Amino acid sequence: MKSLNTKQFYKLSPQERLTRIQEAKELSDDELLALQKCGLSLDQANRMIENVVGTLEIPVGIAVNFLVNNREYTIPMAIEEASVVAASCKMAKIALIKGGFHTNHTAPVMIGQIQVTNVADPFAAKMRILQERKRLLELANQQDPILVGLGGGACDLEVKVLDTASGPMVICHLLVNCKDAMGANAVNTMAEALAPEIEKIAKGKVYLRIISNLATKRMARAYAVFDADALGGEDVVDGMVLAYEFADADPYRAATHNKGIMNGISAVALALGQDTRAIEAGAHAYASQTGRYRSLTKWEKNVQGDLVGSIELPMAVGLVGGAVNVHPTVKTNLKILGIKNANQLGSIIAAVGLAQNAGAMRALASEGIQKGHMSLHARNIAVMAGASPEIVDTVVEKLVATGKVRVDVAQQIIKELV
Ligand SMILES: CC(C)(COP(=O)([O-])OP(=O)([O-])OC[C@H]1O[C@@H](n2cnc3c(N)ncnc32)[C@H](O)[C@@H]1OP(=O)([O-])[O-])[C@@H](O)C(=O)NCCC(=O)NCCSC(=O)C[C@@](C)(O)CC(=O)[O-]
Ligand SMILES: NC(=O)C1=CN([C@@H]2O[C@H](COP(=O)(O)OP(=O)(O)OC[C@H]3O[C@@H](n4cnc5c(N)ncnc54)[C@H](OP(=O)(O)O)[C@@H]3O)[C@@H](O)[C@H]2O)C=CC1
Repeated sequence: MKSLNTKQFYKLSPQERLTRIQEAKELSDDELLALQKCGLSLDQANRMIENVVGTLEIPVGIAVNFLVNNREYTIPMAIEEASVVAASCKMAKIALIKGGFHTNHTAPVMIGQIQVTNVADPFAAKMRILQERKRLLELANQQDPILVGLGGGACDLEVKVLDTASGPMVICHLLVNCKDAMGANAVNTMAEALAPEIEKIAKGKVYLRIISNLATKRMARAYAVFDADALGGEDVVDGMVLAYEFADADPYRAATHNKGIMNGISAVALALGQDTRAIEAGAHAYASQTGRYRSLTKWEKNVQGDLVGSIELPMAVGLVGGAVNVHPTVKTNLKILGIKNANQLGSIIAAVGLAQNAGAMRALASEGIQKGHMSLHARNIAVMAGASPEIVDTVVEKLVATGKVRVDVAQQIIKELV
């Protein structure tokens, strides 16, 4: 496969970008069509969820300049918010100077929880369950021979006694290597199958048997060095480190800081047909693991004075199951991304989250967010104000020049133009 010519990519028309992508990624006309028009038919949608009446289209942009583990990636992002794709591209370009992003990950192990209540002797019950660990894992694995055949399946059992308002509960954690699946269906089936056995062993009553979205056994990690000069110099680097420390110390700021990270993470996840709610729930729960809601990233200055960023978060993603093999646009996006397994996808998602965070922090610590964000958002404002396609570019130009990107200002400009 040829590499994509990304020179001045953002200055091309959508048609020109598509032509370059089609050539580089060897997309068929049908695959291209799935990107241009909503690829999902009403019939296909009706097989995905209930009471279907339509589909909702969201723009898909391509993030360029990403070098991850010494390989170039073009990364589809599905998002309605202006400036997110641009910020990712900008920061990936800066990261390139020092070798791009480096990623790694744990095995794709998800946790299924089984809640046992009404246990007279919870600590002894924990021991009895662990005594039967091998038999319980075998029983779990009988539920999914395909997953086991692929080298995955239930691999461990952990048990804890949890203090709750209703007294102690025995909580079993079934650990399942889900290989290339996100794993909720596989894990839930296994947890449900184990419940009657665990009830007998614990001499209690099982209520919940469900996957946990705090997927701490399935972590994606990424780090990158951002050149100090390219960021704007020492003062900007210092400002970015202080921005991170502010977020890490104050949940009010951390919520916005992490929202910026999720701009990147959720956009790639959505474009690739992932369960965005599962990833978001995992990320925010992980950000609170120390008892306080904190930054999902860490930022520090290295001895050269460059900025080094790292991110580590739960990453429940899959390349089989869910919408991935159903949605035609997702299939095209997967081909554009060109990855082979779920772990790779998780790592790339983490890298984009890191880039996105760097992009927002750089703007916040220097010229402010409004300059870049609002100038790109100006197009939406111009359209909202009623600018026709013929004058929209002129309205945007004049709007940005006023420094007041507002609907009333846009309306005034339109009035003067027509
Ligand atoms: C918008 C930029 C990138 C402009 O920044 P710029 O300085 O004009 O960009 P540049 O001229 O330095 O260009 C560098 C590269 O950026 C890319 N680039 C540059 N412009 C574009 C564009 N129009 N469309 C696509 N790509 C673009 C492009 O790859 C380009 O390379 P080239 O192609 O020239 O070799 C910058 O101002 C920026 O990064 N702003 C931050 C935007 C941001 O973070 N948005 C997120 C939404 S705000 C939010 O929801 C989260 C927040 C902020 O609250 C989180 C938080 O508080 O932490
Ligand atoms: N809390 C949550 O996050 C919840 C999420 N969900 C939803 O569950 C769905 C994901 O469930 P998931 O279990 O991933 O999906 P699927 O059950 O559709 O796919 C997983 C199955 O695919 C088969 N398979 C084929 N090839 C592979 C491979 N290379 N690696 C792994 N498995 C393979 C396996 O066996 P086999 O063919 O035998 O099935 C496996 O069990 C998502 O739609 C999610 O939204 C559902 C409930 C709760």
